[in-house]
Amino acid sequence: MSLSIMRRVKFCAGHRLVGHEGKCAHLHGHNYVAEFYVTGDGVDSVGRVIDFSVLKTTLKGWIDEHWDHGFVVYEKDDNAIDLLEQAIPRRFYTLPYNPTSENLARYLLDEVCPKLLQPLGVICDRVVIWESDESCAAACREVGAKRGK
Ligand SMILES: Nc1nc2c(c(=O)[nH]1)N=C([C@H](O)[C@H](O)COP(=O)(O)OP(=O)(O)OP(=O)(O)O)CN2
Repeated sequence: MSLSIMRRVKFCAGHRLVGHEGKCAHLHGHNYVAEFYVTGDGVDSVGRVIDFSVLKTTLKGWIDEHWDHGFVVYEKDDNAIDLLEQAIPRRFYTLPYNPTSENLARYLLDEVCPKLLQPLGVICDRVVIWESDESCAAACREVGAKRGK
């Protein structure tokens, strides 16, 4: 049996999708919800995989610092980057791929969660990004694969 917990983090961010055939090619924003599913080796003496508030401090802390109330843009979107560099104060974050919900989830799962959670002794195996109440994308992996098993 494995035990898993989930912490939600809400944030607002702007983006645009390079190559999108419709309105999402324009700069626009969303009230996102990120869900982080976290597992570990059993539970502590209190019965927790990890305290929810530790996840909040760690994961919301990263999102607040890097994405919340900023733009998340594709690193090859030179035109958007030129524009966002003019803004004072400046606040944007580049991704190595288009900032779709799928890719935001993938980036959090692959790049952010391992760095933040490894020192805490837990693993994130699933990130879900809700772009609206109706649409979400999930990135997931087998925990065994992540642990190199
Ligand atoms: N698979 C994905 N498809 C789309 C993504 C995405 O991240 N993954 N993103 C977008 C755009 O960001 C867009 O803002 C959302 O589009 P859409 O769902 O069409 O927007 P609404 O639900 O607000 O549509 P209304 O027609 O305005 O109600 C597009 N696709």
